[in-house]
Amino acid sequence: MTTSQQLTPPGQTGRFWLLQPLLVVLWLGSFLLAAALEHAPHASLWFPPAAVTFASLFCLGWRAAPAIFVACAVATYLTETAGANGGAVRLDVVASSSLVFALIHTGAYALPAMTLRRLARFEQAEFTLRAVTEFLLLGAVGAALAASFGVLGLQQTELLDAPDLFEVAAAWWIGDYAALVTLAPALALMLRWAVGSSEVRRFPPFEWGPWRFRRSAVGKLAVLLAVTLAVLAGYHELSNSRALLVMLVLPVVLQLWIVHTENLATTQLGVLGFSLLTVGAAAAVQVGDDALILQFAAVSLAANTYLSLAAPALYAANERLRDQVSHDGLTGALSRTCFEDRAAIGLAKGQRRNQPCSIIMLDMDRLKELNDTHGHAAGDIALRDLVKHCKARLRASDCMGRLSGDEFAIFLPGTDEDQTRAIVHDLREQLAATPLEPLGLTISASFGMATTPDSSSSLSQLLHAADQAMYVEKRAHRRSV
Ligand SMILES: Nc1nc2c(ncn2[C@@H]2O[C@H](COP(=O)(O)OP(=O)(O)OP(=O)(O)O)[C@@H](O)[C@H]2O)c(=O)[nH]1
Repeated sequence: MTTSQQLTPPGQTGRFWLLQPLLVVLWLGSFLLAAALEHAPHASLWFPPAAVTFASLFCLGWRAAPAIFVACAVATYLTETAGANGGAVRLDVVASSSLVFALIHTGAYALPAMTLRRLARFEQAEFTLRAVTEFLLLGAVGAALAASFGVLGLQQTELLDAPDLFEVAAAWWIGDYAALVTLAPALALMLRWAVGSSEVRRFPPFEWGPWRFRRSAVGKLAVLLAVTLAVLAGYHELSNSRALLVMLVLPVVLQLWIVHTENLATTQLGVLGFSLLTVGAAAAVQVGDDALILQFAAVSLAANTYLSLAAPALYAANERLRDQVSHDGLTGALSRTCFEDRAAIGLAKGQRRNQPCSIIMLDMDRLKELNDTHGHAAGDIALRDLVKHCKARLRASDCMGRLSGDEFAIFLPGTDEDQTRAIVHDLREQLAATPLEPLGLTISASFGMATTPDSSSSLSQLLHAADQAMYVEKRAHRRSV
């Protein structure tokens, strides 16, 4: 028994069973719609029952299986009756093909849906590239399994008699997949509402975020749908496949505009709207084999949308990594490498402009003693405090780096010797005047400074000179203890 089942209260279980007839109606309704939109045998522009099965298995788990089985059996019966053309319906064929179709269809979509269910959590997760790839790839695998085994199964049960099975399976696959990637997120959202959001796992591509619509969002959705309609109307006039392919780039680009400027709900509505509109319009226009172009556009619009939605999380992760590499985690000062890079660039710039640059080296006094008497945490507070005071005195163009344990360096572009001496003076006063919270102790540091005497000074020469000066002071401090 899974954790969610263990936690399900009795009233909730009743709600799951009440959902069964609703799922059957939803599945069959979308099946009849897909059948009406078939452009070749078993090839519909879009097969929404695939999305219903996938979304309901994801949201409800195996509890959705009875409704899907019943719906598959009824759909097989309807197909067989329609194929009999007034002749007798062979009940043995209907029974075996119902079972085969139900098993194949449910099994094919149970694999990706249950895998995503295992990966998903009950709380909202970050919209990552990984989650999007899982959805897109697992959806494609489910549709491929449903199409290939479906074709083989129907052939075995004499329900399918086509010369080229691969062609039928390919059309079946893309129809299932186009419906799954464009409709499953909206269906998963509907089921989450129906069942109660705390009962259903959450998966980033099925999230809709807050439903607040700005006027700009409505305007952009209207532009997307109007352009899509115009492209389809143009196709109706010209019946030109190449023009359709080229012009469908427009809705894909408009949708990316929505992704990057509007909220998640608007973005999801863009995918859903494009999917419903192309299917509806294509049925009226009779696109025939050009259905493939619309399917391609629907899949690429949805895939681009989800991959772009994952981009901000990727940027944030990169930013965090860059920050970890360039900054010292304890004090927030720059790492040694980053400090040296920035100081070298600043020094070269100062020398080109004939401006003085200075380096201050500082080393905290008696940190070991502080650690030994008050603990390592107190030493950490002292280091953080030291950097905080220094940064407060520095300009945005200055930079401070942690070179080793309690040794720091500050680079001051455009700063001469007198100005640097004044800064060191201020820092000493500041440290002496501000006791450490919560210990009430004051900290001090030994300082050394060096200023570019001429254009030939290198960063390492400056650092060395400042270091020497600091050690002179450090020795004096040690003697005075
Ligand atoms: N709390 C804390 N201590 C650190 C950290 N990094 C280094 N230390 C300690 O800082 C001390 C530095 O020792 P020393 O270089 O001898 O310096 P000091 O005790 O400040 O002595 P003087 O510089 O001569 O005044 C060592 O005991 C290190 O363990 C840190 O990140 N946090």
